[in-house]
Amino acid sequence: MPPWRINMSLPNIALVATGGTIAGQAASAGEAVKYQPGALDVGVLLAAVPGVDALANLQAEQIFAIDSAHITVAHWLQLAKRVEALLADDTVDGVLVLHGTDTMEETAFFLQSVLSSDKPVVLTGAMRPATALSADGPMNMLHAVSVAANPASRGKGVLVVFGDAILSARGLQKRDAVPAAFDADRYGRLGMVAGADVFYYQQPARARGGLMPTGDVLPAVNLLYAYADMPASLVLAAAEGAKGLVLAGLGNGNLRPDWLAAVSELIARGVKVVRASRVPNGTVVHNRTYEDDALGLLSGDNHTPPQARVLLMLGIAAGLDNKGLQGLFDQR
Ligand SMILES: NC(=O)CC[C@H](N)C(=O)O
Repeated sequence: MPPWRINMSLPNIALVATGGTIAGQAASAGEAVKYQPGALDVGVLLAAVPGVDALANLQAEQIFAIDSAHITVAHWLQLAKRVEALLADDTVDGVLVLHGTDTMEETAFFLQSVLSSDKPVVLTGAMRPATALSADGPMNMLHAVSVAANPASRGKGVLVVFGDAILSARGLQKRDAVPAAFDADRYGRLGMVAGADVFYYQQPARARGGLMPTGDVLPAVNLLYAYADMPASLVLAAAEGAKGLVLAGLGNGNLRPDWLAAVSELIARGVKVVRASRVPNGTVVHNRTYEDDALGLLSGDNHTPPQARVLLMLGIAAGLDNKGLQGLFDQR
């Protein structure tokens, strides 16, 4: 890493830009819907955040310039390995990732699951493109730098800073299409940020880290959202070519008997199947409504279905058996 141009009294924060609306460019300042995500370089974005250099010494790099709706597992692996390398550098005190909001909940949880450092890792983005009136990106960036630079952010897992709130990666969901897209009424609001001031009120309780894969691919795991009168054939179709399937079931991960029969067929073929819930705050209780262990089924606790998918991919890649996989869902 090149030497920092440093103010010795400030922490060193590495900024990794991936694209998203925060780097979006529209044809006019009044246009906040039709724009090109990831169009602007991180240097341009930083220039729109006056005062940020009083919070931290920043070193920025552009790892991707994509719409996060287009992100792939290969991007996740590349990003995670880059962030891991930055965190291992003694001169780096924290990492900030700029990311599109569409899949921020998955990338944040992926990073949380694989990275083991206690140093702060923060993600932020924006709902309005950088060229919009009242763009939310610059303030989100200023706040995210404050949080990444604050020693109180150590050991809290991967954080998302959005709309003045500090949110845990665990359970994060994009909930809205307005600028407070991640307002967390779920499990994860840890604190608030106001300019340079950072206030924490909660501490995450679940284990994290340790699942960095050694290879450069992950086993395919698919996700199916259940609904009333869904044909059981979809359960089989959803698992085609996959090593795992997450079922966003009804209520407590409930499955109609013919869906359960299809699930048993998949399990007999060696596919790992997780019962999750499509209920936004839903929790799936293991071995209660269903004899999960006897059926060879896994249950997702209250992980969101996309986050359960991330965990299942990483757990299968780690070679875990059903007991080990269930341990992941129960402890994280
Ligand atoms: N607000 C956003 O960032 C969404 C825009 C874009 N689809 C992305 O996720 O990158």
